[in-house]
Amino acid sequence: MDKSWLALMIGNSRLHWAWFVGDQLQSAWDSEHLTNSGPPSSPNLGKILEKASLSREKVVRRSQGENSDELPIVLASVVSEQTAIWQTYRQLQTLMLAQIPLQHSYPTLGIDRALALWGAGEVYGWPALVIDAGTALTFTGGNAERQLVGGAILPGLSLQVQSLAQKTAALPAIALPETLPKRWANDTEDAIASGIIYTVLAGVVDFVQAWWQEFPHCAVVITGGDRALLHQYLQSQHSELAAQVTIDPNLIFWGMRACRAESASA
Ligand SMILES: Nc1ncnc2c1ncn2[C@@H]1O[C@H](COP(=O)(O)OP(=O)(O)O)[C@@H](O)[C@H]1O
Ligand SMILES: CC(C)(COP(=O)(O)O)[C@@H](O)C(=O)NCCC(=O)O
Ligand SMILES: [K+]
Repeated sequence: MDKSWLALMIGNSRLHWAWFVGDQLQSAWDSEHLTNSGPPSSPNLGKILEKASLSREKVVRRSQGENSDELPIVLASVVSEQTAIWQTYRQLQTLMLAQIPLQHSYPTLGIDRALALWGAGEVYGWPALVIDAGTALTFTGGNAERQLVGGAILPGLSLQVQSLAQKTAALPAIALPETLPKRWANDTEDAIASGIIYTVLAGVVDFVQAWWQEFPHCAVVITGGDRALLHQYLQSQHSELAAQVTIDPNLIFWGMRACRAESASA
């Protein structure tokens, strides 16, 4: 009987969770960063599952033979303060960049980027390009030899909104529109939306086209919290390109599943 395990990716905005039974993803959800006030204690599994509307009983029952109180958690993180909170959890397996079989990576590459690329390559085939529309917006590409080609990092959509609001006197923190706004805006909110969205779109299109020049017909996958928004904008302006781009919220989890299997069989 396959065992249950939890995948936890700690991003800069929040925690990303998945419950697996063996290789099968059962459900995925997000939760807030934890605050470590008070005495250190082991994070409470019941509370974790409650956030996902899962009962511990259901999760444990789903994989019979599980007698442990604590499910294994496979953790990867790009936020070291948050990682520290989990060190008291008994059944923790922390993935490090060196354990990801991606070749030609550099020591400070974000493990979320390495895992998402690995997941994309394993599921959709190599070469692969990942666009992660998270706190930061990142491009991460790998070739047919499963080597990192490279990538790029810029502030994500919300971070661009927030940084304008924080560093200027007159600009408000807008909510990004769900549909593509008009380019030539006539008020402040629309002007911020236009500026951020059209320049990000131009950048995304340019990176994707440059990638396809080197790796024609290769898989391009969008993930991250703003994936649907970004894809929606892309569809409105570049429908042909958008049709060739896959949306997958679980790339990092596919990467964790693959790396967990490799490290277990090694
Ligand atoms: N419920 C939500 N909470 C936080 N961010 C959200 C939520 N829904 C959508 N987002 C968007 O997702 C972005 C963060 O992406 P995500 O991939 O979750 O971040 P990270 O992996 O960096 O923690 C935010 O900047 C925001 O625009
Ligand atoms: C670029 C990132 C901040 C993205 O993090 P995220 O938006 O997913 O929270 C993260 O992958 C990171 O800290 N990277 C280290 C630098 C690098 O990848 O080169
Ligand atoms: K991200």
